[in-house]
Amino acid sequence: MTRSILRWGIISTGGIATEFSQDLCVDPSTRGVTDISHAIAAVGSRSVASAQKFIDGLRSGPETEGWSWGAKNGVLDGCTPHGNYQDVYNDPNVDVIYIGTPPNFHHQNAKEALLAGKHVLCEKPFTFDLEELDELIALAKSKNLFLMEAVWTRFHPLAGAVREVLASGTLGKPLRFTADFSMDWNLDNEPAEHRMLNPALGGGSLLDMGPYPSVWAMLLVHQNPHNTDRDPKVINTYQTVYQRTGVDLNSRWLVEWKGLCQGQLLSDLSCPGHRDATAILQCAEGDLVVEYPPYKAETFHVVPRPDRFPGAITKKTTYHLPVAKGNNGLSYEADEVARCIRAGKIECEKMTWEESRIVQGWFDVVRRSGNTALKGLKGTAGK
Ligand SMILES: NC(=O)C1=CN([C@@H]2O[C@H](COP(=O)(O)OP(=O)(O)OC[C@H]3O[C@@H](n4cnc5c(N)ncnc54)[C@H](OP(=O)(O)O)[C@@H]3O)[C@@H](O)[C@H]2O)C=CC1
Ligand SMILES: O=C1OC[C@@H](O)[C@H](O)[C@H]1O
Repeated sequence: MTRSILRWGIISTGGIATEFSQDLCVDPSTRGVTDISHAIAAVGSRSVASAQKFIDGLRSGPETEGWSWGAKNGVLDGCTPHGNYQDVYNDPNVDVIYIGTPPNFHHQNAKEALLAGKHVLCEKPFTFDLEELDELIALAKSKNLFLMEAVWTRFHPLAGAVREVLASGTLGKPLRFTADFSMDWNLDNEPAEHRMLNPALGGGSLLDMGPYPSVWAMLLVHQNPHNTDRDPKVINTYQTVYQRTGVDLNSRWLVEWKGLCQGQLLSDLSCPGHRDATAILQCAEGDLVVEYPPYKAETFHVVPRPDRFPGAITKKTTYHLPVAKGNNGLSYEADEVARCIRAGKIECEKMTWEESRIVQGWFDVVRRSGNTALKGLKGTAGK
């Protein structure tokens, strides 16, 4: 098969846009990929100087970094800096837009990109609320363009191994589930304008970190062969307000998959997560335990139940599946986007719109049930 090249336009020059772009610059063969490759055709920033600095940074990576390969192998050839985002959407050399702005801008950025006829990969959380997401999905359908939420975890080697264990049936029926993404941010030392603290930028633990307990809920419970509930609902919630800026310091929400089990999901900005267990699925024959961090988990275990309540699984098995060396872990989702677009798909089977909608709907319920400064905020759907 001939290698096809996907030409990316990068929107914003912040932290994750940098890591994503670095990964586009890594030699695909280092992760066993030979059918596709990536090019960065344009970068858009609120200032052209910042876009240029971003491109220069990618062109001058130290030899020791895997992504220094890109500059020497054409990934950045002809890459154009733009001093606004719209010029990237209109750039004829760009096939697909990567959006790495704060959550409150995702809808507007993705909408403008789709309207300009570009495919879209948008960072998590997909949008601010479900109304925004539904508008984007309708637009992608009407324009026959690819649209996906950038939940990178779903494309990591470990996610494939987890799916295989669940499909084997050895764990039996799920009994209960818990998943957590917590970090100790020491928020009092951060400026109130920081995107994690600023309600107007979609700050707080729920929207930024909530996607990760949710991805494990999707991979371990929702996609579990025993699950038949296609619309699991939030049945209880709690948020602690960070008084200085009004965002949520932590969020907790309980989800029910009717006829199967309940799941407890947690996000927290004031407590380090548990190293050995960031997600736990307890089942009739044994448990599946995923180690921290939930966004780039590389190790999980299948473990026996307590001796007093034995199941069919009698010995612990450990699975270690790291992302390829030299990779931040974001290449895998980029490869998937390239394959989907090459195949003419507008939706990815591993990250469906239906599952993004479920998770976005959970966030809406948690946010509207809490007392943070984001409680009554509406997204920009229809605007
Ligand atoms: N998949 C993952 O692992 C991760 C995903 N994320 C997600 O990515 C998104 C961005 O996070 P992150 O990269 O950490 O954020 P940063 O604050 O580092 O970067 C955000 C960028 O957005 C652009 N921007 C446009 N308007 C504004 C504005 N009013 N205020 C601030 N920035 C603005 C800026 O780029 P410019 O000036 O060039 O226009 C800025 O650099 C979030 O949705 C977050 O949840 C974050 C970290 C990891
Ligand atoms: O997506 C993410 O994963 C890693 C975290 O450090 C970051 O805050 C979050 O946005």
